[in-house]
Order: sequence, then C-alpha cells, then structure tokens
Amino acid sequence: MSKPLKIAIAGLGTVGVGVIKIIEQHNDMIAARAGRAIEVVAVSASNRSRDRGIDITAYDWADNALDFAERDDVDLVVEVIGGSDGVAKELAQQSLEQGKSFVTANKALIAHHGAELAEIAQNNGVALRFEAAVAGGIPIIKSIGEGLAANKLTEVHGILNGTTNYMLTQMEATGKDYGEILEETKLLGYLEADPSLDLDGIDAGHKLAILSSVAFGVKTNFENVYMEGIRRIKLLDIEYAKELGYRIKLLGISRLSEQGLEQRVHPCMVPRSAPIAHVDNGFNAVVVQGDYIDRTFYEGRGAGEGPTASAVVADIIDVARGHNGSAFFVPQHLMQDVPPIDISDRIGSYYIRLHVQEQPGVIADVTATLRDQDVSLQVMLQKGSEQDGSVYIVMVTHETQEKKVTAALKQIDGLSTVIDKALAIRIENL
Ligand SMILES: NC(=O)C1=CN([C@@H]2O[C@H](COP(=O)(O)OP(=O)(O)OC[C@H]3O[C@@H](n4cnc5c(N)ncnc54)[C@H](OP(=O)(O)O)[C@@H]3O)[C@@H](O)[C@H]2O)C=CC1
Ligand SMILES: N[C@@H](CCO)C(=O)O
Repeated sequence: MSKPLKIAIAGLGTVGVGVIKIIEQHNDMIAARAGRAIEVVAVSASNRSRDRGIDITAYDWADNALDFAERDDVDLVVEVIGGSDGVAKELAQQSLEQGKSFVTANKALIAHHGAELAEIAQNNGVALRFEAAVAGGIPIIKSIGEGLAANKLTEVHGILNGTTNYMLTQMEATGKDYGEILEETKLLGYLEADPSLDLDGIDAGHKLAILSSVAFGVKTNFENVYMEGIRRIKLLDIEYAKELGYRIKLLGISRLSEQGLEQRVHPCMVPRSAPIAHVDNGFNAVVVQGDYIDRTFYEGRGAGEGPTASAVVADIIDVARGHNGSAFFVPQHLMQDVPPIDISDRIGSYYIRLHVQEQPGVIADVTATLRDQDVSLQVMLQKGSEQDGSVYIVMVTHETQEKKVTAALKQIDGLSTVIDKALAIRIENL
C-alpha cells in the first residue's frame, strides 16, 4: 500500500466531527478503497476546550487553521468552518498555493470564489473538491462530472435547500402557517446561523451556481442567480395549490440555451404528479437533463452530520486515489462565459394571490389591468371572506411573459382596494 494521505481538519462543528467519526469508524474499509490509509494529523476550531463528543487528543491542535497550509506533514486540508471569505478563503488559497489538496463543504466559498480557487489548484497540480457543498448525501457533482460526462447537459433543477423544504412540507402536513412553522424550525436548530441564507433562497442560489458550472462548463456566476425565498408563502397558498393540482416547492432551476444561461431560485407550483413534488422534509432532489440520457433523478438527504461528512470523506478518498483533475471537470481556461437570461424573459403560467377589500368593482379593475397587459386567465377562485371584510382572490394565468405579469401586478398593487402586495408563484410543468 502507498504511504498514508495525511490530512488536517479546520472546523470541528457538525461536519468536522462527522468527518472524524467516519474516518475513525471505517478506517480499514476506507484504506482498502482508497489504496492507502487516511490519517488525521491535526485539527483546529475556535474553542479548544469545547466538548465535541469525540476524543481529539490524538491529533495536533492548531490555534490558527492557516498554519495547516505551511505544514510539511499535511497533504490535504479539509475546510469545514464556513463563510465565503475570511479564514475559509485564506485557508483555501494558501493551502492550494502550498501544493496541498483542499476539500470543503462550503457552498458560499465555492459559489463566490470557485473559479479563482480552481485555477490555483490547477496551477499547483493539486485537487480542489466540494461534493458536500451541494445536496450532501447525493453525489451529484461526481454524477454530473463523471457519470454523465458523455452528455451535453441542458438543464439542472432541484430542491437544494432542506430547511425550506422541511418548512413547506410541515405547513401542508400540520395546517400551521408560515410564522408558526418558522418558530418550530428555529427550535429544531435547522436554520443557518444567518436564517436569510435559507429563507431568501441564497443557500440554494449558491448551490445552483455551483451546479451550473459543473453541468455546463460555464464560469461560476452567482451574481446572476435570481433568488426569491419562501417568506411570503401562506398556508392558504399551499391549500390553493393542492386544490389546483400542485405542490409548492422552492426550486433552483438552471437552463443553458443558445440565448444564454438562466439561473433562478424561487417557490414554484409543481404538478402533484411530478416526482419532485413528493420529495419532502429535509430531503433534496436534483434532476439533470442531457441529450443521451434524457432525464435522471436523484434524491437524498441534503444536510446534517452524516450525509455531509460522507461527501467530504468521499472527496478525501478520491484525492487519496490520486484523482486531481479539474475542480469543475473542465480546465478553467476552457470554461465558457455565457450571457445571463433575465427572469423577466421567463415564459410560463403564474398563480397570483391578491388580498383585497370586498366591494363591487374590485375584480373588474383587476381583470381590466391584466387584459391591458395582455395577460389572460384560466382560473379565478374566491372563497368566502375574512372577518375584517377583506377577501383573498386567487388566479392562474395562461402562459405569458414574466414582464407582462410584473407590469400588471405593479398596477394592481396601486389600486386603492388592494390590501397587500400581490404574490405571484411561477408554475413549472417539470
Ligand atoms: N451542517 C450541515 O448540514 C452542512 C454544512 N455545510 C457546510 O459545512 C461547513 C461547516 O458547517 P457546520 O459544521 O454545520 O458548521 P458549525 O458551525 O457546526 O462548525 C463550524 C466550526 O468552525 C469552527 N471555526 C470557526 N471559526 C474558526 C476559525 N477561525 N478557525 C478554525 N475553526 C473555526 C468552529 O469552532 P468552535 O466549534 O470552537 O466554535 C466550529 O467547530 C459550512 O461551510 C457549511 O455551510 C454544508 C452542507 C451541510
Ligand atoms: N441550510 C442548508 C444546509 C445544507 O446545505 C439546507 O437547509 O439545505
């Protein structure tokens, strides 16, 4: 057997501890699969005395994780600290520059700086790996970059954030509204330290930008991902979706066409018959469309100690086997710079929910505005009224252009009878 691969782990939280547990528990099996032993030589975290539920006394402790980049006895650095910049970024740059391979679960780091880091890795002949950054338990980066490498891929979409999928599932299952489920989800500890990353679709946006690069060989462009989260979804939207034959899912959708690259994250109405409509709670799913495979569907746990650490260790094993090809499967100088397609150019149907005062002429004003913008309706629903005399109206449009819906809703929001800003949910017949 070759000499052991010596690794240092920066970050001993949920994922870091999980990585150590797997390496300790599956030591012999991993060595057999990797063709050499994986040896943890050093660890680092913020607080040395914190009880982490595992014994770390066998490993060197570093107060400063950046020391790992300089150590001659470290072949590979694992970064499971988090954050797009700061220590995580410095550690990545310095480790790769010093000829050490780098494995991370940090989606923010890769979405923002993946291209730059991949180039440093390439120039130094070492590996940069980030399987755990997207959909943890689903080996989607490897599946796309290796298993589907013969295909011209045109679309990747999926449920990329487990927390919001849990929340939407629980709203439907329990009949509780958004605010109540949000409080329960906080108590369960599912939300990121900055909840906006989950709730506003940013975490899913990071993952989508990474998937786009891997799938299409395009330069990572997180800045052009359109992101909208789930904060405005009410229980009544979930109930109306059910009545109309849909479920609401927060999807990331990336499509490459001759016009350019479309990357968007937002709540979608998906037909209840679609497999992705039945991916519930903390599970993630990814669908990949290619010219020779047609469509492939992957489902698994997207977060948590086990699934995330499993992906990190798989990357370490890959490096131990000597695989140090391009991080995005295409050398950086061959990555395409593709123009973005704006969300306003989307063509499709829309679910629209209005909250208005119940008085004569309201519906006439609303439908006149839609008519003026050339938006035609296929369904309009109104059930009873609220105790305060207001009413919710729900409409489904025929296929139209997003910019027409946006223009119509801007005018509708200005009507004196409209109480809350209108909500539009895109219908995706996936
Ligand atoms: N948890 C999950 O389910 C998933 C996480 N990820 C990603 O994995 C990464 C780690 O996540 P997770 O384990 O949940 O995060 P945690 O918050 O549980 O752990 C972060 C760790 O980083 C340590 N740390 C903080 N600052 C430093 C520093 N300057 N130097 C060294 N260590 C430091 C902390 O130390 P201390 O313990 O002493 O405070 C802690 O051990 C993030 O990028 C996250 O986005 C990806 C997919 C899923
Ligand atoms: N906050 C993320 C963690 C895993 O990346 C999620 O809920 O999916």
